Amino acid sequence: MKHLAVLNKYFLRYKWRFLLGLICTVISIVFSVFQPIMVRQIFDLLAQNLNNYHLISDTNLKTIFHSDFSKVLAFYGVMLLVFALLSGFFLYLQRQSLIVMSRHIEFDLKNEIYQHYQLLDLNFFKMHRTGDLMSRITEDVSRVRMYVGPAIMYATRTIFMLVIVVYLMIDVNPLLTLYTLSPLPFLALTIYYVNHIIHRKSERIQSQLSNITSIAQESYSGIRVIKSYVQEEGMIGHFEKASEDYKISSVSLAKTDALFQPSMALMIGLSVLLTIFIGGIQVIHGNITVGNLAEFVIYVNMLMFPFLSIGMVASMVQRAAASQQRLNEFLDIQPAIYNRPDAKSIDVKGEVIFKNVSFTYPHTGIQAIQNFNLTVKPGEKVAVIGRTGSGKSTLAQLLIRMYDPQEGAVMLDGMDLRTLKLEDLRTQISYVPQDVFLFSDTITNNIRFGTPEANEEAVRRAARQASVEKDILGFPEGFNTVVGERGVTLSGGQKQRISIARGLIKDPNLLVFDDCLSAVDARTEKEIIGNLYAYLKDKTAIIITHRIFALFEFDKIIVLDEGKIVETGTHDELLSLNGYYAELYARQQSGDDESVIE
Ligand SMILES: Nc1ncnc2c1ncn2[C@@H]1O[C@H](COP(=O)(O)OP(=O)(O)OP(=O)(O)O)[C@@H](O)[C@H]1O
Repeated sequence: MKHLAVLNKYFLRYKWRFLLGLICTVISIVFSVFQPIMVRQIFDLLAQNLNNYHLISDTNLKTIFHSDFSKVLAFYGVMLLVFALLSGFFLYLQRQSLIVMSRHIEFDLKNEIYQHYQLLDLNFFKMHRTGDLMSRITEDVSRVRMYVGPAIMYATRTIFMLVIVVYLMIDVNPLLTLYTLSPLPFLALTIYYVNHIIHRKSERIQSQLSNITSIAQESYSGIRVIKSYVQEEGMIGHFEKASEDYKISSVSLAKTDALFQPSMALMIGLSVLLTIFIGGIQVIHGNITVGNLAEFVIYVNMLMFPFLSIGMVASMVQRAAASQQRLNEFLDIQPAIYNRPDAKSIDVKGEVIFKNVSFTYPHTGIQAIQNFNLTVKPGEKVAVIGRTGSGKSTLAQLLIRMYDPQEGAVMLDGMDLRTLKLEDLRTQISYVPQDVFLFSDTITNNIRFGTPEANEEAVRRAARQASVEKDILGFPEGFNTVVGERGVTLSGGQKQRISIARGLIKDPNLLVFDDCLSAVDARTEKEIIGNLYAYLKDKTAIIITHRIFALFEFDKIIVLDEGKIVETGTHDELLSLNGYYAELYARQQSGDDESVIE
């Protein structure tokens, strides 16, 4: 329960709704207990007047008696209806207040979690599976909502109902009260256990369902591989197996469900029977009236649902506490990359210095950068070349402060990145990543993702600079074409160029391109490099690549291996070194590697 205490701040936030809900609960219960009281009065009235009726049944008074008695009964009938309507109305208001409050809390909680996700660093996302991250914002939150909504509502209704009804019952006959209430705690316990079983089975079904969904999803996205490797049969078998497991669990749950309802009805029936049996004896002994007996039967029925809900509420609270514990642990995680309280603003000029930088990925222990030193002056163009896994992308990640180095410092315009405002850093550096990601949105919105204020003209200019304008205008909807899952399928090269346009539109002084031309053909690559040459004139650019752009006059080319610089210089200097660069160049020249850009 202590894990749920953090939710009190929400109850406080919605205190008026909560209070209104509680008041409506009490009013609704008060109106509902008038009904058994009136039923008792009708029964007692009937019983008392039956004898009088027999005495006058042969006289003229009979008609008057009939007419008067019908009026009394009609009055009670109307009153019963009015009280039922009033009770129902306040029940409606109670649900409106408490359930609506729970939806507000659910909304706030989801936003709080999503905001926290946005604050966390890359390392967190590498360490957690997408499914886990999703289930926090969906399943955990909806379980917590069951606590702040239905559980609170049922619990308060149960408490008020118990207090009011049991008071009225004891007032009539304490012994009968004891007898009739005695089976109810067993009922609550049974519900609690059965609910647990149902919940366990539902959980299993849920995970089997998500397994089926992911198999289906993989089959759709990997349909080309499946067909070309003739694995349709295999995939069907795989799916059938998962479906079979799901069916077995669903049938088992249906059996439990089917038993649950009739067993409850049986237990409720037994309770009523016990009330009538013991109450009947009390009536014969003259301890209570027939009206009291009728009243009691209604009280027992009224208490049934509150007792049933004790079991339900207990398991709802238990599940909510487990989910809230997970949420609390998550919300307590502090991002490793954050703005210091004294973080400084910066107007980036473009000088970059890596000073004795060493970096090891925290969750894998892989040392990607070792004692690395590099100075890039404002306006310089630097190429970073190296084998796969040599640490090139890691350098880019360190420069945009996705990670902080364990040793040394990355300096921008003479200031350690850790002392600068993160948003300044990231809005003023354009980073075009190796793995392109486009949102399911129009091409225009994808290009101006980091600069929502950019106008159509700026979007077109960026697309032109990234040599993708012609391709875009070729689509029927042009720049309004929706890309992504439900939109147009773009080629790898088109996606890369849209991603480059997204970087160029920011018009920053410092750009980092991480191998972002790997999927475009040599001719387009040449065109982009031609455009970039003019665009990058006064800007600092770090271009990570595994191909040699002989066309591009770099101020400095560094060759990286195992996180260290092994060669450095201009194109000609590196050729004369006769090392990795010269070997790569020779290979490209001879055509072994067709990717030389000249
Ligand atoms: N997110 C990560 N978590 C853990 N280890 C990583 C991560 N990213 C890269 N590495 C490891 O760090 C080393 C350097 O990787 P990096 O991606 O920087 O190389 P790269 O030169 O850019 O390679 P490529 O040309 O294939 O993109 C590799 O050994 C890689 O396995």
